[in-house]
Amino acid sequence: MQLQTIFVVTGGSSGIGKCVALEAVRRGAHITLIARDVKKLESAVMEVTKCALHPEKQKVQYVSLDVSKNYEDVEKALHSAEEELGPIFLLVNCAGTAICGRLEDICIKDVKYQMDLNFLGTLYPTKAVISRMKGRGEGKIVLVSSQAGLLGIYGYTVYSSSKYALRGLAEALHMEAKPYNISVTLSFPPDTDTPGLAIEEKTKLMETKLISESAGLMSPEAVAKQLVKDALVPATPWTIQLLVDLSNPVRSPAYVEARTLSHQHPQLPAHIRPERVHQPD
Ligand SMILES: NC(=O)C1=CN([C@@H]2O[C@H](COP(=O)(O)OP(=O)(O)OC[C@H]3O[C@@H](n4cnc5c(N)ncnc54)[C@H](OP(=O)(O)O)[C@@H]3O)[C@@H](O)[C@H]2O)C=CC1
Ligand SMILES: CCCCCCCCCCCCCCCC(=O)[C@@H](N)CO
Repeated sequence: MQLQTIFVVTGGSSGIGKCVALEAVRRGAHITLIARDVKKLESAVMEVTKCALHPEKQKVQYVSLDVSKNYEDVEKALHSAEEELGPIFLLVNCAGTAICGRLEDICIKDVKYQMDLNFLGTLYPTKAVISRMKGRGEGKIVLVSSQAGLLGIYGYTVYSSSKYALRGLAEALHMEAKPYNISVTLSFPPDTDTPGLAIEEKTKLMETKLISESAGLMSPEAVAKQLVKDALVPATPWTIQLLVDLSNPVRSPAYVEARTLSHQHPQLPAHIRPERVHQPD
């Protein structure tokens, strides 16, 4: 990656998102972190700045924003971030949450909260950057699903649904974006040791725990490293980044499915070449 590449990371103040930001500044990128809580954002900016490859040249900034509420606000924030730092090269959508429960037990407020955050909270920032990326003929978008987005898991009834939705979004968007030299990467981590997981553990059903444990636990650093690497050098035809704890002997069905799917996913017919809005400078 070249110095001065510009990243935006939603959910960048904690867990996987913060580790993605750390990984990116170590490679020389400028970063905008997006989340809601200003205190957490300020402390993440300090931590991330310290790891910069060229601290005097790299910019690390934050925007306090709820990515799930209002599309116009999200678009405005991302466009202002571009005016501050320059054109966004890579958008990583990490903001998300898991609220556990069987369908009959989960309240509708929690259903809507998860769908809004995990699905719309990824779609909104992605929609806000896509047309400018197409115009420049360059860009990368990462969506963070979960292994529960490859396999419906007991007690993750709503969470799994929200993460499956991201897969539909990624596959369709990939076809729209590829002719414009924009890659779409979809990440499927197993349980990852983050503040979000610690909160989720408090309400997680025993059945969910038993199934999840079979896929192992990863560090957010390892997930972020793989995520950034795969986003920058995408495999063909579109990258499925399936993270499995290799020290765990279980070879999950999810692993097999992901490999098959990556070979089956159709590509846009070669003769279709939508024209670029304008050529990059
Ligand atoms: N940890 C795990 O086991 C796994 C996690 N994932 C997925 O990875 C992603 C990151 O998870 P993880 O690192 O554990 O999460 P954390 O809970 O540790 O961090 C979540 C981040 O998202 C931000 N965020 C939450 N709600 C909003 C919102 N409405 N608008 C903007 N930002 C928001 C939080 O900041 P703030 O609250 O201040 O807004 C925080 O920065 C999620 O999508 C999760 O589903 C996938 C597989 C496994
Ligand atoms: C024949 C039966 C074999 C069973 C193997 C099953 C392996 C799949 C396990 C899926 C694990 C899901 C983890 C989701 C993590 C997550 O997204 C949350 N922690 C988010 O916070």
